[in-house]
Amino acid sequence: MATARFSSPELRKPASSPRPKGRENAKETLCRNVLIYGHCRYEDQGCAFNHDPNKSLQTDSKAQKRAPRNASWKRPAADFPRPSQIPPSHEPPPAKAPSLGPPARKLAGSQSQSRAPSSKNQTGDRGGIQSFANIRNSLKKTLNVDSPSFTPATLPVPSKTSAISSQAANAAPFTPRGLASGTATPNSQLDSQSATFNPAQIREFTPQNYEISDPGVSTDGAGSEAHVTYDPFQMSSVGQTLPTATQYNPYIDDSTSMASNGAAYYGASTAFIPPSQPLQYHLYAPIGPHREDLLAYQRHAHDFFMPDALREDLQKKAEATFQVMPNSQLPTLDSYHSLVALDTSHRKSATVFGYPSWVYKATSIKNGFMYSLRRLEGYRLTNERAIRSVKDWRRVNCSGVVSVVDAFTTRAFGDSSLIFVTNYHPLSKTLVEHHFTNTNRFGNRVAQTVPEPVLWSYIVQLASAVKSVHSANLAVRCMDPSKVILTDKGRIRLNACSVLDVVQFDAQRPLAELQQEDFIHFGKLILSIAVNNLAVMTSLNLMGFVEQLARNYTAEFRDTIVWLLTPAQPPAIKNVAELLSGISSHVIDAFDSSLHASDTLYSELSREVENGRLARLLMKLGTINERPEHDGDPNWSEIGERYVLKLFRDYVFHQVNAEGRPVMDMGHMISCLNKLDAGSQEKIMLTSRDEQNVFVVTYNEVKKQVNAAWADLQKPSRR
Ligand SMILES: Nc1ncnc2c1ncn2[C@@H]1O[C@H](COP(=O)(O)OP(=O)(O)OP(=O)(O)O)[C@@H](O)[C@H]1O
Repeated sequence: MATARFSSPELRKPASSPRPKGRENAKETLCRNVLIYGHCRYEDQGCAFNHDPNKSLQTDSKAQKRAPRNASWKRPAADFPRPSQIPPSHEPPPAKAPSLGPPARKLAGSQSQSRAPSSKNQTGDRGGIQSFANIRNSLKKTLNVDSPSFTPATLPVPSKTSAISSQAANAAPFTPRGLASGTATPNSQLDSQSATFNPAQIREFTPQNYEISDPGVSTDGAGSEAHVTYDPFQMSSVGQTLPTATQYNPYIDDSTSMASNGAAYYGASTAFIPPSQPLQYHLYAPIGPHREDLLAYQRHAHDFFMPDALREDLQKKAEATFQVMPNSQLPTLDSYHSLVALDTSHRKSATVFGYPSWVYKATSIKNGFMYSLRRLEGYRLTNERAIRSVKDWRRVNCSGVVSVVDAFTTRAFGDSSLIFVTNYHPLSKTLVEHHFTNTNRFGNRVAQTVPEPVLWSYIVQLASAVKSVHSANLAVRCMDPSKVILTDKGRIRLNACSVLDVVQFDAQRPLAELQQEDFIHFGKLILSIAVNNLAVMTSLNLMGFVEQLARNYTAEFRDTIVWLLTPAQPPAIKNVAELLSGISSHVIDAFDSSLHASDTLYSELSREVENGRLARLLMKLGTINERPEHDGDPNWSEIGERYVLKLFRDYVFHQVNAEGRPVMDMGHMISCLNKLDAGSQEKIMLTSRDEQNVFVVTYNEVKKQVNAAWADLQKPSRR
């Protein structure tokens, strides 16, 4: 049998290789013995194969003509003899080793050019093996038809690249998920090439290769400002982690680009397929500090809202700011109206300024902001230059000093009054109110020991304030505990600066003397709080009070107070820099706690930013849902996309449990609204109230419907 002649293990064809079927086909195929040995021993004994190479070429070229040009070419695994079986060929090596990157079709073309036999070879002038090489080249042409040779881009040796299995040849073109097509089906570009499987032609799935489908259009998440290009990830720190070629835009509507961007976000690994729902859909940035001791149901509210204490504090301050006295007898001034008295005690005291003073909150007629007005009752201005000195205080811009805005005289109160306008700090208290008014249940005053860290914090804050004032060539002059206000927990500010400059203008005391006196006032202020005795402010014998410090405070604290109270021996002078260097470790402590406080507030602020988005979304939904009529259509909110929004409202807010009780899960509501705002691809099922209809929609679709309805409301009326 003819097949018995191929029983040699080296020459046996694998089962998958095409075998000649019938004698006719066998006659068209060049005998392998001719191919290898130049002649066939069995030619005379009836070998069924062709022994004439020229005839083979003609026959094969005919076969080539018969073959449809676009026929899919499946390369048999062992169609060619292995390199070890082929005698060394003298054909020239490929001009250039194939490199990674360019598409394989091109690569194959260039290889076939470089491998094409020279005209010398074609004429067979080398005889013997040379002519055999020609035959082999011809045979290769026969089998190749028009197809490009397969060369995986990763393999540098062309001969090895031909060893692709027939299964691989049959494999469907690989389309990575999340590319521009967005589906698992091949895209059109690949379709045109699908006749030949060539993995090298498929672009590597790296984020750099794919860009956002429409980077020019992005929304801020709410979608109403679709024309606004807004990228919340413009921060340079994020830019460092993301690939520079692709800007990640989590707000983009297109889910497919979201997936590809998700890949960009997660890194350039081809093995990793990003989840279809990017986890960052709500875009919250949980910046610390975090509380660990919360129960599950508390967590959600905690994660989304600011702490109760802070909220309460801010709300109380807002309420105090907008408080008005409807039946107030207080007059309206030229530039200020709605005066509200801030003095809680009606005590008339002239100890600090030499005139009784009253403090009011008032609204500016010019800008509507609230200011604090300090009125000095019965003051007569004798020198215009005195009131102009207030202008110098406007230069002082320090967090430890209540800013001075203006000063003027008025007769609106029925007398000649001097008014100082300063910034208003709602719900502030004087240090007297805070530290000297503690009473027991019988109404008797109880002495309060203020912790030393609090006093160090006061010292650092006041030192900073004094430094600013002295650098502006001014002196504080007034550091009475009733004229230092506590505007927040542990935050103090010098109040009523500039008053004594005006009131005691005629005394014309030298600035250096006043500045040195500031240190003594400073020492008295802290000492009075430490020993909880206001008599310190007027006492001439301070050593008795200083000795009391040893009971509750450290020697360092006592030494600092003594330094402040001891006047410098002329010509030496004291300055704030000297004080600050002496208490540097406490300055660092104060700085650190201030940074902590700022971190905490920043973290709270970041949450509120996101809550602002939800509020905006709720406002949009509120204007759409249950709208009685729009543009003459009483059913506007019940039909079309608005009907879906109505069901969505039920889904978010009106859920009931198995017993029909309302579900008050705030986490569910917040999470739904966040997903809606971000246009998540997650699907939800909306059921009509009569339970007859069910809609399966994605949040992204609902978002589009909200935007469409909102746009409809914004359109000018058609009637
Ligand atoms: N800039 C300000 N912003 C807000 N509140 C202020 C401001 N300045 C003072 N206050 C508040 O006004 C009230 C009265 O302040 P004031 O300086 O008159 O203190 P006092 O204890 O009444 O002093 P005196 O006995 O000298 O009148 C205090 O509760 C104080 O906290």
